[in-house]
Amino acid sequence: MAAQAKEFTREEHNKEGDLWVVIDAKVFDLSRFANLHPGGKAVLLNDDIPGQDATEAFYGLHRHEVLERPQYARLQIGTIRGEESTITGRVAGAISKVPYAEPTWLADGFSSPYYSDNHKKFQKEMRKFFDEHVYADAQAREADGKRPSQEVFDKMAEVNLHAMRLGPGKHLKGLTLFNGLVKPEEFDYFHELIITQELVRTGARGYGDGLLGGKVIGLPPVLNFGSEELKKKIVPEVFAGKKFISLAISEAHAGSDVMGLQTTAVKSADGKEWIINGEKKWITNGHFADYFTTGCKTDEGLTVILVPRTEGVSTKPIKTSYSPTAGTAYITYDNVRVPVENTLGPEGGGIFVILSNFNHERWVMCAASARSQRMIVEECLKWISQRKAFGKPLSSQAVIRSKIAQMIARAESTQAWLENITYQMNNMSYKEQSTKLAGQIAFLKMYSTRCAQETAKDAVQIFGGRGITQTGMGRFIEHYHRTVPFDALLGGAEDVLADLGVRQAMRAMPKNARL
Ligand code: HEM
Repeated sequence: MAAQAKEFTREEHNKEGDLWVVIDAKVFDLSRFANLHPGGKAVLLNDDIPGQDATEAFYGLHRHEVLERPQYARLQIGTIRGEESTITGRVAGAISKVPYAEPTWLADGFSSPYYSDNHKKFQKEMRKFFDEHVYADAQAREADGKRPSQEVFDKMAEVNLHAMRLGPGKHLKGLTLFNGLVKPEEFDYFHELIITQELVRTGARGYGDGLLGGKVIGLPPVLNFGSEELKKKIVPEVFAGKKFISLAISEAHAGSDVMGLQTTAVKSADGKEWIINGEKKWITNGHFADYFTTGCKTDEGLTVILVPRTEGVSTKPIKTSYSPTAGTAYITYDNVRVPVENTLGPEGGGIFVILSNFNHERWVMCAASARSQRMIVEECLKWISQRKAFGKPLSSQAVIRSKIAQMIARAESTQAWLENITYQMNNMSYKEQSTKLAGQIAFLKMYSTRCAQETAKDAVQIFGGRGITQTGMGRFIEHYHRTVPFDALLGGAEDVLADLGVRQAMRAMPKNARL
């Protein structure tokens, strides 16, 4: 680092073997690196690069993070006397100044009726937490496909984030939330929205699910329908990040059609155990889960049973569009014996157990989609300002601006609708939510993922070849475009949700309404 403190005036070092460049007032000696440069040696020897200010050329072809990688940061030998570096990459905890990169409530000079001072403090801490403790692991695990690191689960457990991710409710009682930043009784759906949206900023879709997405959907049936003994055993170890749980409903023959499930559970002769046989498919976190909240066909109808990883349970990974870090699995139950006390809710009442969490689950997905669309807006706005084509920044092309306009409108409208629904959730009982908001949430989910897919398509057009390249400038765009169709499937396919919303509306039509 001592060398970096060295100051230079602009000097001539402009040939092979003696090649310096200036990038944002930093001086880099590329003499030996030129032969190893992933973009080739020739580009570094072009007329306007050696011994000169290559800032514009560099940022037209690289993300800032390249200069932060230790192997490249080492190439810096000093700075230019009297000049300051001004360009920053991702600054931990910071609010982006790029227009529309933050929801309005976080943007300078805007206000919102929905967020209190406590929400604002909470957001600041969450951003810092995810940037400092999660972002690097998210990027690394998404790349190597391993499960999120145990240190991250532990860190989240320390501040009770695993519990908070399930939203407001009795399960928070007695817990210290983020070192006392918010009292359990004050924790509301906007706090939860903030957690989901800050998590999404880690920009790794598979990892986002790997970070206990299975718990967000698999634990509520235990909390709401499990016996006290079962809860006492399971809930603390899941909140501590030591045990993992997943929701095992979908099968090769039945997804949205939950009544068509074929996994069976029959009682043992003494009536003390369930004997379970069947297969489940696409189960998030299933590959590393310790518990499976399992939908089964029983004599009484659909029944939900908590199955521990025990004899007869086997899991194998399914390769999906995103990385194996989510632990997406195929599960086989082969004469698995489980105590009947593990039944969640009434026998034959499984549809209610499953449906009761659907609204919340879909709302979480909408929150994630709104934020990820916004990330893509930010990536595109940066790209069109720093990238030149035909001698001008991309932003000078009307066709590009037109795509950006649509993207911004979609991200803003999704967030605005989301915040309205979140406000209603804060002011309705859970039961009221299920009657009044099921349609609203279904529509928002359908709308968010349609917007998201349009935005992904537009972003690829704007980034060109880089939008389909897993490394370099378009890496987030490639990732988004590859993984976004998944958002449109989970929690119910778009057309199913659209239809659900209209059917709910028809049910609420006043009998005497006429044109
Ligand atoms: C400190 C200086 C530099 C470092 C550490 C560096 C490093 C890299 C790296 C790691 C890549 C692979 C792509 C990526 O991960 O983004 C790359 C690609 C490239 N670099 Fe550099 N580079 C430097 C300077 C330059 C300069 C001054 C130019 C001049 C035009 C240049 C031109 C290119 C080109 C054309 C590519 C291929 C980009 C693509 O295909 O998208 N590099 N560079």
